[in-house]
Amino acid sequence: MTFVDGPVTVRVPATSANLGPGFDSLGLALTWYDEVTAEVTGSGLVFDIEGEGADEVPRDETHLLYRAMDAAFDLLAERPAGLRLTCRNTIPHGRGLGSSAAVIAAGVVLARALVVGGDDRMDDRTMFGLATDLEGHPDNVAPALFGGFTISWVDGAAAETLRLDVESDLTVFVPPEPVATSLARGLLPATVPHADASFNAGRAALLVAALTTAPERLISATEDRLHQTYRAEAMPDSYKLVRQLRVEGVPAVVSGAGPTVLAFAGGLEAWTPRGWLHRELRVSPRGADIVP
Ligand SMILES: Nc1ncnc2c1ncn2[C@@H]1O[C@H](COP(=O)(O)OP(=O)(O)OP(=O)(O)O)[C@@H](O)[C@H]1O
Ligand SMILES: N[C@@H](CCO)C(=O)O
Repeated sequence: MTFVDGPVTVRVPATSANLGPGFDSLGLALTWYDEVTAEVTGSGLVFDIEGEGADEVPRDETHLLYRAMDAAFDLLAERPAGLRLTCRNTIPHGRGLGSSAAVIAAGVVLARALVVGGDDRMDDRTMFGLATDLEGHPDNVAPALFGGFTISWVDGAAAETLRLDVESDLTVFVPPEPVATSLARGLLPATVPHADASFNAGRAALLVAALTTAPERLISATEDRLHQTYRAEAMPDSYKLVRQLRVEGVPAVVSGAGPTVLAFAGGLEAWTPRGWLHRELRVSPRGADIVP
């Protein structure tokens, strides 16, 4: 038998990338989850999608979940005759909360779990490399797959990550309208001043210490000169909220490519702009997990 009998379900966390100075490297898994179920069938591709993005995402081979599973089946050298895919989406799309990384992580984990002996044929590092190739950068897929706080980098063609356990009160402020990551990346300059690169290197190093042992340093540790200001024109209200919170001493950053604002603190509901969603979260110690 090549494939397991019956459905397999994975629960996968939202993630926040960059965290201020750690552009394309640092990421946190959040206690906010999508659930995706896959079952091998005799033929065809059937989607059942509810929740976030249900009216926008395709229901064919171009769906990101299918594309991730397809790439994983290629690596596993197995191909099911048909698939039934059920998505229970709660992570908002295009808001800087790692929705694309979540669905990619779910896809590669599900494909591996559906193949009998899949764990022996695709190790975690290979799975992470594949997910990074699909997403384009490793900072969201690492915490989506492994949970916790992740420091990721690309060494030649190989994606690498180091995972740490951290705890923090977190608040996300989610605006009603999305900003596509591709648009936000298009606003970044090709080169940056040496002084700004040096500034961010120091802050990113400090952030690792602040999140693990020195939380009183979080306000300095979350400063950034490499991406948020360049992207402000695409998300002026997010940029403004980050600045207002920081003036009050609250460590706040744009989450991922935005426009969500992430603060390393709770009890901030009064700061919620009209029409935005406010949610208090923690760091999820778990990444994409098979639901027993
Ligand atoms: N659950 C999903 N099912 C299908 N497609 C999805 C899903 N989640 C995200 N996508 C696709 O990814 C796009 C959003 O990806 P994008 O990289 O722009 O934002 P994000 O991943 O939500 O934020 P960020 O990468 O900044 O954290 C959606 O518009 C959709 O095309
Ligand atoms: N590092 C990425 C995260 C969003 O995918 C960016 O800021 O573009």
